Amino acid sequence: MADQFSTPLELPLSGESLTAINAHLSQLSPQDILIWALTHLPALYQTTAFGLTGLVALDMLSKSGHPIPKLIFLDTLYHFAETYELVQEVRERYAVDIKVYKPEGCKTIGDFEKKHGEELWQKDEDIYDFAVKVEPAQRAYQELGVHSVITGRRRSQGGDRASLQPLEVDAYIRENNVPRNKLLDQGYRSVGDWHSTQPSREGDTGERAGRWADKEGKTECGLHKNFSEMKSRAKLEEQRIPTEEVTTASEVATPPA
Ligand SMILES: Nc1ncnc2c1ncn2[C@@H]1O[C@H](COP(=O)(O)OS(=O)(=O)O)[C@@H](OP(=O)(O)O)[C@H]1O
Repeated sequence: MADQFSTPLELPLSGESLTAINAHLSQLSPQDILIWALTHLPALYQTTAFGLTGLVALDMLSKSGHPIPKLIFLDTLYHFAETYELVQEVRERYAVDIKVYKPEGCKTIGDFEKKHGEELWQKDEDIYDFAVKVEPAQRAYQELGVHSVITGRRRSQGGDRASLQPLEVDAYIRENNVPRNKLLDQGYRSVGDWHSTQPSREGDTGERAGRWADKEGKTECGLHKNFSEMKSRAKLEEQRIPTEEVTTASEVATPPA
C-alpha cells in the first residue's frame, strides 16, 4: 500500500503530519489501517487485556500476511480466572509472544498486599491504577523500546457509550471463531479486574456497563491518560505509598495458565 508517508515514520510526528495521517486512515478499512500500522509505525506492540476489540485486531493482524506485533499484557494480579485462561488460549492459537508485566516487585497478590495493604482500590483508586497499570506500562515501554502501540480503545467508546456498535465486532468474532472471554457469555459486557467488574444490569446501556458500576464518574483505569499526567501520578505515588521492603524483581513473567 504505497502512500505519501515515509516507512517507517519518523517520530515524534508534527501536528500537521498527524492530521494528514488521520485523514488518510479514516478512508481505510480496519484491516488496512492495521496493515498500515504494521508497515509504517516503528517498534510497534499491541497492548491488550484480551477484550473483544483487541482480539479482533489480533485476528485481523494474523491474517494480514505480515509478522504480527508482540502483545503486552499488564497483569494487575486481579484479573478473573477466565481472563488468565484466555491469555493461554490466545498464546496457543496465534503463536504470539505475550510480554506480561506485573506491578513492580510483585509476583502474587500476597506480594502486592504486603506492599500496599489490602484492597488498595478502596483506599485510593488513583494509586491502585498507577501501581497496576500505569507504572507497569511505563516499565514495559521502556524495557522493550516500544515506540508505538495498538490498543483496543475505540473512538466510539469515549463519552457517549451508547453509540457503540458491538454487533459489527460480534459478527467478525462469530465468522472468524475468534477466542473470547467466557464471562461475556455470562452477562458481562467488558471485563477488567474482578473487584471492579460486574455483570450488566437490566436497562444498562453501553458496551462498558458494569465497569466501576458502584463508582460514580469512574470510567477509566488511568492507562490511557497522557504522559505528563502519568508523571504527576508518579509523584503522588512517591509521596503517599509506604515504602516497605518487598521483592524488587522487575521481570517479564508468565501468568498462571
Ligand atoms: N491490563 C491491560 N493490559 C494491557 N492493555 C490493557 C489492559 N487494560 C486495558 N488495556 C488496553 O485498553 C483497552 C481498553 O480496555 P478497557 O475498555 O478494559 O478499558 S480500561 O483501559 O481498563 O479503562 C484494551 O483493549 P483490548 O485489547 O480490547 O483489551 C487494551 O488495549
